Parts: sequence; C-alpha cells; structure tokens
Amino acid sequence: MSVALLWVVSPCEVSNGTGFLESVREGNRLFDSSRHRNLVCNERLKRGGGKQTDNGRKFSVRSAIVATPSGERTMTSEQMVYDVVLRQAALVKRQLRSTDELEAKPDIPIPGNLGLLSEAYDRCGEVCAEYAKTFNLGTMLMTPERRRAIWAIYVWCRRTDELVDGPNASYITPAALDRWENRLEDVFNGRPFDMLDGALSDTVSNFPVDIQPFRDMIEGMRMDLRKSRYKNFDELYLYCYYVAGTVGLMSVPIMGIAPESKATTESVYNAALALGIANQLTNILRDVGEDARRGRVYLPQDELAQAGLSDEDIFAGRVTDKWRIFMKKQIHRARKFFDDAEKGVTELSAASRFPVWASLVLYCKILDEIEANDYNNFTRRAYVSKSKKLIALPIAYAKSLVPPTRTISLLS
Ligand SMILES: CC(C)=CCC/C(C)=C/CC/C(C)=C/CC/C(C)=C/[C@@H]1[C@@H](COP(=O)(O)OP(=O)(O)O)[C@]1(C)CC/C=C(\C)CC/C=C(\C)CCC=C(C)C
Ligand SMILES: [Mn+2]
Repeated sequence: MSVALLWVVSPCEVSNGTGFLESVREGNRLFDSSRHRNLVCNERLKRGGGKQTDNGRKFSVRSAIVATPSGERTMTSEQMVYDVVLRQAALVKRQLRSTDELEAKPDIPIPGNLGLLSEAYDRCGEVCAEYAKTFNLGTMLMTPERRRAIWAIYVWCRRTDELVDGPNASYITPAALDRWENRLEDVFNGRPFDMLDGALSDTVSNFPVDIQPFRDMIEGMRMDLRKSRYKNFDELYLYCYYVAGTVGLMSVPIMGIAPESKATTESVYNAALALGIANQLTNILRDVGEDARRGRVYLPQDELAQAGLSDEDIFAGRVTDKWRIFMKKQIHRARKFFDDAEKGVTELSAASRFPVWASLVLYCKILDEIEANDYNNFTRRAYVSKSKKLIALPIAYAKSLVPPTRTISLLS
C-alpha cells in the first residue's frame, strides 16, 4: 500500500470535531496514519456525534436536482442534469474566455501554518501521480496554475470517492457525508480544514469554480450508501452525473475554453458532462464482477430483464450469448457518450487539450479490451497494456493540436 493511499482519506477527516482549533490539530496530524487513531475516529463516525441529519429523502435539497415534495419527477434525469449544465455555463461564461494570465490573489492561510500553499499543492500532485499516472503526465503540458488547480480538484474527488469506496467505507454514514459537505462549504468560504483542503480553497478563489458540482458529487456518495440497484438507465444516468459528470463540470473552469473558439459555453460544458458519463459507464462495465462481489449491480435492471438476464446471472458470472448481446448494447451506449465528448475537447484552451484527449482515448480503449476479453467482465479485468498506452498517447497529442472551430458551432 502506498503512502498516498494511507493518508488520502481517513475517517477522522469527516469526524465532528469541536471547532477550528481541533481542525488545525487534525490538519497537522494528517500524515499520522496510526491504526489507533483510525479506530477511535471510526467509533466517532459510527456514533455520528448526535448530529445525524440525513433523512433518506430521494433527492437531497442540497443537490441542484430537486424532486417535488412527493418525490415524483416530471423530467428525465438527462433534462434535469442539462439544467445544471446550463446554470454552470451561465455562471462562468464571462470569466472563462479571459486570457491565460490569472490575476494574483493572496494565499489562503493553510491550517496550522502560513505559506504552506505550494507544499499543499505538491502533496496534491503526489496523490495524482500515485493514482492517475498517465493523466498526471498529461497535466505536465498545462500551465502551472491550471495544473496544480486540477491536482487539488483531483485530490478532493479522490478523497470523496474513498469515503464510500476506500478501506474505511464501512464506517461512513450519511451523517459523515453531511460533515464532509460542511467541510466543503468551509473550503469555499476560505476556511480549509487541512493542507489539501487549503489547496482547493486557493483554487476556488482563483478560478470561476462553482460549489454545486462538488455538492452533487457528495450526493452521489449518499446515493451509493442507500442504493445498490438501478431500475433503468434514467436512474443510472443520474448516478453517473453525480459521481463523474460533476468532474467534467468542475474541470472546465480550470481548463478554460480557447479564446478563439466559437462554440457556445453550454456546448463545451455538455461535452464535459458527456465525458464524465462515458467514463463512469465504462468504469461500470469494466467492474461488473468486482461490484457484484460487493453486492452491487450498476446496470439498468429493466434492460437486464429485456435481455433475459437477472442479478443471478451476474452473481454466477456466466458469459452467455445473452450476456454478450446485452454487453454490446451497453458498450455502444458508452461509445456514444465518448463521441459527444470528443466534440468539445477541441474547444478547450490549447494546453488543456492533451490531458483530456489522453484520458478520453485511454479510457475508451477499456471498452475495446472488454470486447477482446469476449465480454468476460466477471473474472477478467479489462486493462489497457503499457504498449497500447504508448501507441495511444501520440495519437492523443496529435488530436490536441487540432485548433478549435472558428465558425459558430452547432454542437448540441
Ligand atoms: C484531464 C482530466 C481527466 C481531468 C479530470 C481530473 C479529475 C479532477 C479527476 C477526478 C476523478 C475522480 C477521482 C473522481 C471521483 C469519482 C470517480 C472515482 C469517478 C471515476 C473515475 C475513474 O477513476 P478510476 O478508473 O480510478 O476508478 P476506480 O475508482 O478505480 O473505480 C471516473 C470513471 C470518472 C472520472 C471523470 C472524469 C475524469 C471526467 C473527465 C471530464 C473532463 C476532464 C472534462 C473535459 C472537458 C471536455 C470539454 C470534454
Ligand atoms: Mn468502479
């Protein structure tokens, strides 16, 4: 286990501490991975500190996506998420197409020590290098300000995901996620809890990043706690937006749209959303067996039934013709989202295009590998070999050199 893995998230970090001073101390002890401390914190998390606020509503009011009081919805998930996209695009429209030069802002004080900002960003870079090697390589071509901002966002996303997917996941309650969300609010209010939050506080004070996609990602984690089946693609789409589409919306304000692009801001945000959805759908198709072993099926139940399949077939891990046909359809859908995403990458600022192309081309190849494994995603993990990655990267680089559209774009 890597050093990064030990400290990327610990239950203590979502504990209900007694205030800022405690936060400072916790922040300073961030690198203490002592087992004892974790156990103490796990207990505190389980008890929830008497501040349980989750009430199991279908859609949290903290999410941008709100149901009627009866829990009914009149719109599809796609329509509701598109509404979020439009709001995000409108929020940043003016600031996004500004020049590459960013106005220098005063440093955010890092808990426990002033002036640790660059160290905080370095730590974020280390996590990124540890978890996402290829993508991290791609960020090297970005401007230093943008690179470190993406690192800070990456780390926050990774820590959020670790809450429900990491080694301490069994201790995470809805109340713990509420505390994580309070802590997020503090980040956006310039009151970071620890160094890594400090880097994010600095990032959100320098770039036109909105809090909503971050809140929505936490909502996705709540969904993961209360749900292990998805009735149909509409439900799955909403989950994919929460946990991955949000990443696209967080990233565009950092990456920037090329000043010469004539594409609408909305269309670029829509492509970013599509890339998140495509990545998550791919991730789900890659991990069917692994997820099933955790009792989770992230596949639309109605489509499984139409294909003559059930959870039982998945738990049994049978690669049958029915399964192959079903998988072909799922792969086809994921590829359509990648196609939609491609239209937007070219519109990003020149230096941001390579990391996005690289991640797109490589993630998309996982689908090819599932096919090459004859759709056995139960016991074989689809994996893109180093040599295939090496071949793909120059292709991604060549794609990144294509300039943005100079005519009014018809991107949807
Ligand atoms: C260049 C680039 C890819 C930038 C994004 C960097 C960033 C902030 C990534 C955060 C990713 C993260 C840790 C998300 C937490 C939730 C999660 C784990 C989602 C899954 C990612 C894959 O992770 P992995 O393979 O490690 O999965 P396991 O945990 O091992 O199961 C996801 C599948 C989704 C990630 C979503 C994206 C990377 C969205 C990318 C979209 C953009 C960067 C927008 C680009 C702009 C246009 C216009 C197309
Ligand atoms: Mn997965």
